[in-house]
Amino acid sequence: MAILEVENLSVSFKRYTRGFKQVKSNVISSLSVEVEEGEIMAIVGASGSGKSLLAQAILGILPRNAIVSGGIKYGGEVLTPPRQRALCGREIALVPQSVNSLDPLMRVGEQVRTSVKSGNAAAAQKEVFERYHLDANVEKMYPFQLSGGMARRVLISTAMVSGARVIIADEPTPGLDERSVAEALKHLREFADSRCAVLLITHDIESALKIADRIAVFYAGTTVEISPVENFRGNGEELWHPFSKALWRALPQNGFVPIPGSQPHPDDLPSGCLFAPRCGMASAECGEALPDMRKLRNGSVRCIHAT
Ligand SMILES: Nc1ncnc2c1ncn2[C@@H]1O[C@H](COP(=O)(O)OP(=O)(O)OP(=O)(O)O)[C@@H](O)[C@H]1O
Ligand code: NI
Repeated sequence: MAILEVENLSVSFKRYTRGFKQVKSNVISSLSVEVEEGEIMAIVGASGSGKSLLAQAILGILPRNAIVSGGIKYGGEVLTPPRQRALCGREIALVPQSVNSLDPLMRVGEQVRTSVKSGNAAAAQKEVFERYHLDANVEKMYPFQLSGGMARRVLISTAMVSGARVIIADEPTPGLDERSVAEALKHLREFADSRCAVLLITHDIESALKIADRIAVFYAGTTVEISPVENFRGNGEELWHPFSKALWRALPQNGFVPIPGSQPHPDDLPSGCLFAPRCGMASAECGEALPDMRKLRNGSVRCIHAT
């Protein structure tokens, strides 16, 4: 069963240019993605493809001027703003992308303890600090006294002690040494295995492949493909979308084959398929409408030509 479902989500911003012309910035378009109980869904894609905004939309912490349509369900029920306020930090926890998300004026031990919603907060904080190799004296420190890696481990600790059923981890590992990366990923896997679920936003496809069940590939604010991890292998012949194939082949271990062109800016999206301007398979029909996601073998793809 899906614990968390995002259905046809679109997010845009309106802003005015210097000539007082209004521009609509479509940062997320017709996006659907879900995560099942026991599952890790990884989200990969270029910078600016809307990954963090998706996390913010789920938690109800988008900027106030965001225009949102579509639906989000948690446990089969619509996640209305009051439910978001009630559940965020309790049932759904975020590991934010920026270490600046820590409260600069609160000692980090206290920050972790306030995230514990039931049971003995002091014991839970002590235990999680040991698990993440944070010395007992770190508890009394303020965020500015932490190294980047320590701050990152504090953020992960905060989500881990919350008792949530869903963790949305937005780039949880930058700045961590190799051992800490491996441990953090292992803990996310164990967390999902205990009838919970993880949405793992990451640039690190290699790591995602080690622990995720499925991978959603983002491009210009929407999914172009959602496929099981086992499809990410070889030459990418089992990936269905041309961008997923290109992303896969651009990895260093797959020959670093670059993709010409760049992702369109949200102020100026092409009509129709968002990848068409860079796609070798594009035809006139691709420019007509944004293709729907459709099932293809063991995955789903947003491309009319994919077979
Ligand atoms: N408050 C905002 N107003 C207008 N545009 C915004 C706002 N916040 C983000 N954007 C734009 O939305 C797009 C998606 O941003 P987002 O932070 O979700 O990308 P991302 O995929 O998380 O990127 P990264 O991998 O670099 O973290 C970007 O083009 C960004 O400039
Ligand atoms: Ni981001």
